[in-house]
Amino acid sequence: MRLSFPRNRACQELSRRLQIRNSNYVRIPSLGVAQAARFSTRSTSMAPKPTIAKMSSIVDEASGTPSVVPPRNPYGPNPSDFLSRVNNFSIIESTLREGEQFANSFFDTEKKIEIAKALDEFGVDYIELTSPVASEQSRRDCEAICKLGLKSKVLTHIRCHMDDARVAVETGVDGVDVVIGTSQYLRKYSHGKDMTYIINNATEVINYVKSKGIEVRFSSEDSFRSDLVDLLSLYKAVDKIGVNRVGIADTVGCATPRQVYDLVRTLRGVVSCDIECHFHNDTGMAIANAYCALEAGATHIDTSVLGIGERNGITPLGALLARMYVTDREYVTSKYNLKKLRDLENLIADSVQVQIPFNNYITGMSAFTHKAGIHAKAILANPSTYEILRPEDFGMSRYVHVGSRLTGWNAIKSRAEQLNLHLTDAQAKECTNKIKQLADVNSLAMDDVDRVLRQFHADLQ
Ligand SMILES: N[C@@H](CCCC[NH3+])C(=O)O
Ligand SMILES: [Zn+2]
Repeated sequence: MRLSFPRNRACQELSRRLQIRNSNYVRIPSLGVAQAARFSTRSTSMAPKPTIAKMSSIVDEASGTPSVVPPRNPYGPNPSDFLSRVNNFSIIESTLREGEQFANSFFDTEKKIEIAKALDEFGVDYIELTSPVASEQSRRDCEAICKLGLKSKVLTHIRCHMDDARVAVETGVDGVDVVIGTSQYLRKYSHGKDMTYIINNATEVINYVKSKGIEVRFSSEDSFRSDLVDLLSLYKAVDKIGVNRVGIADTVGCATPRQVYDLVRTLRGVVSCDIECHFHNDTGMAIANAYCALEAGATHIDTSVLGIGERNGITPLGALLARMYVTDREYVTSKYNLKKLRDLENLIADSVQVQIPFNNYITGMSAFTHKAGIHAKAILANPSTYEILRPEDFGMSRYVHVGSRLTGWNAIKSRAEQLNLHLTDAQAKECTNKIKQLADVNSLAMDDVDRVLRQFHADLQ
């Protein structure tokens, strides 16, 4: 545990250039929250070493406080629900397909290969690529990624059309994801086809892809604004001819978790193949919807790094894993290389020129920073008091903010101990009052706090 603010050399340099005295993360937002967040996101690995991880165990041992271990994970799988897949799911990582549809995205071949390798190293089950008929370069890139020999399976995403399917199967992919709009909106204003045409066409495409010995998924588009009877009949028909997965897509981000649960549970009773789900985030439901889909029995979830995609994107990879980690830590930590998440997100953020949000799941600047005195005290005794995710599992560090008017004496005493300055509880409280007085005027940087502590200690001698 680090008793400091998230800051780093880049951050200091930025402040120096902007002539801001001794930067800390409270001041930096005046330069733009996003900028501060971005630097701070990277800062954690470069931050000065002193940790208090050890200190918290000493506190525990010394006080003899028994650890609070809940008897069973209350957020874990319901053992009597045999259809739930919250502890057995696959990720279809679509940064190189849905993510390419993000307004700022442009990935050249080299970048696509770098991203594909990083996703593979992270351990995603599938990597989905832009349709090879989108452009000549897209087709060549798809072939190049297929030749990398990744552990993740490589998929490409096509319209439900024989012309697309013929090109897709020649690229060397492990599977083809077929999609067609089924809502009234898309049937009327997009492709203009009726349900009979859709079923016949889907049958032809699926049989063709299957004949090539690779996986095939059939997804409707705009599923939540499609007629339920139409949808279920379509899924039943494609399941019967042996599709590997059917897909549900909340293309406009309108679905609620309860609607998702109901549709997936119903579908689970209608098809025997796997069920993939794809959620847009227009109304902030994409993570909750993905979780509910798994609870209802979906087997595959589409994600993209940082959630990039059309409009404001889809379920972010990191967010889904944060959620699922709480549900089944063992499953998630053993399957995915969580310590690579930050590098993966930085790679995408750089590629599409966005900042990592300050409140991003896991890697955000403040994701593991504790500030109020009450929080800091408990965190120092046992991090589980105010953390459901263990930062170390994600290669992240925990911070305790010690330079604000909200800072408590326990945090100040811990900081003093890190500096090798012994204070009694009464002295720590007195010094904390001084710090609070100063912090009432200005937020303090770590150096300021240390200076006050050293002076206070020297005056005692
Ligand atoms: N981006 C499309 C594709 C859906 C396919 C599902 N994997 C949508 O949101 O509808
Ligand atoms: Zn989408």
